[in-house]
Amino acid sequence: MKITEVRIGRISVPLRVPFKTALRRVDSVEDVIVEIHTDTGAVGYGEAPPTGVITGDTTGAIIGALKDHIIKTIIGRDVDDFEALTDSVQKCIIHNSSAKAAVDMALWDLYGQLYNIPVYKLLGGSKDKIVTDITISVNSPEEMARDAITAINRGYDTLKVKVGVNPKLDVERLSAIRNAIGARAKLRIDANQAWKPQEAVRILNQMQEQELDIELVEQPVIAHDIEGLKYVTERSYVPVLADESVFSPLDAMKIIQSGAADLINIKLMKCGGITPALKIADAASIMGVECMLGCMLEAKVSVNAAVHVACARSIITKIDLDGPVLCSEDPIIGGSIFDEKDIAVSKAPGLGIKGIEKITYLD
Ligand SMILES: C[C@H](N)C(=O)N[C@@H](CCC(=O)O)C(=O)O
Ligand SMILES: [Mg+2]
Repeated sequence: MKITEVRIGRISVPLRVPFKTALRRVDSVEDVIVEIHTDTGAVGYGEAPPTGVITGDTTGAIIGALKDHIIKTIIGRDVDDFEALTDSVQKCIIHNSSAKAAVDMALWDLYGQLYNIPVYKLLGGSKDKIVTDITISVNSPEEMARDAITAINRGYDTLKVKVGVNPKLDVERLSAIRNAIGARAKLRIDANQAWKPQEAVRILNQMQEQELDIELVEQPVIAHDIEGLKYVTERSYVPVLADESVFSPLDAMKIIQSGAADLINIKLMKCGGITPALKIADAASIMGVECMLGCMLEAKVSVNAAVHVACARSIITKIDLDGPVLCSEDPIIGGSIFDEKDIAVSKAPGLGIKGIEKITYLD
């Protein structure tokens, strides 16, 4: 199976409601799509979101990395030369993890099609269903409590609550949500780097004193402050999950070895795709550190790829793959089935994506 052509396209999918975090507000998913065509007629699909505030990847940068570096590296090559092929995607340019992720997942899609097996099975997975949380955007405590009730009524049993905009309100936010929903859902929180280390410990311990029953806190402090992250981890009763502090497998190993966090959030867009995501999961597994499989504001092509990884590694015990259910429509044909919190992995060969409606090709 030889790679003959790589096409780049764009999709635009409005969100059901604005997505708001301490870092940004998003109203629609505006992602780059990659299609890798082969001489057998098989097509592999990938997707990359421009999450500039986290990955540094803009739409222009993703397209530039694809055109100027990655596509040149893979064109004409045999998909069966898989390890060398995926390795050269990672090595042909530094950073640019979202563009690499789109191409890496499209190659896994093709490799699964070549051997007529779904990717999660190719990876040794036996689980075929997972359950995701859903994000509650940061707003006033009253609005967040209303959004939490709406999420419960949609069937979610774990809510990922965004905090960190005017941190003085954060304990009140969680208190309003817990009062509104009682014990009907687990609450995990994500500060998206907004707190100072001491402030984080104070807020988390107040939440503990008020018995708000917080499952975990995601990225309490700024990404580069590993000492600050460790300070919070050592002093907080709430387990700390490193998100923006961990991009690569090496980052994950350093965080785990230094004890700077209790848990790791793996995202294909931070690490560069399925290949490095597996390395993080396996390193974490050796050290007995549980992982979350998360996503950015992504549609179903790339979140579907993450579902295959989550079904293949049991060290991934927490799922934050709510991109598709935050969208108001689904232009992707095939792939895993997203029925609110319940996700059933695609059993078609490869990743199972069959096509994309409303795609605008750049060529
Ligand atoms: C969408 C997911 N639930 C999520 O919150 N992901 C990120 C932020 C993604 C973004 O800004 O696109 C996270 O910080 O965990
Ligand atoms: Mg996060």
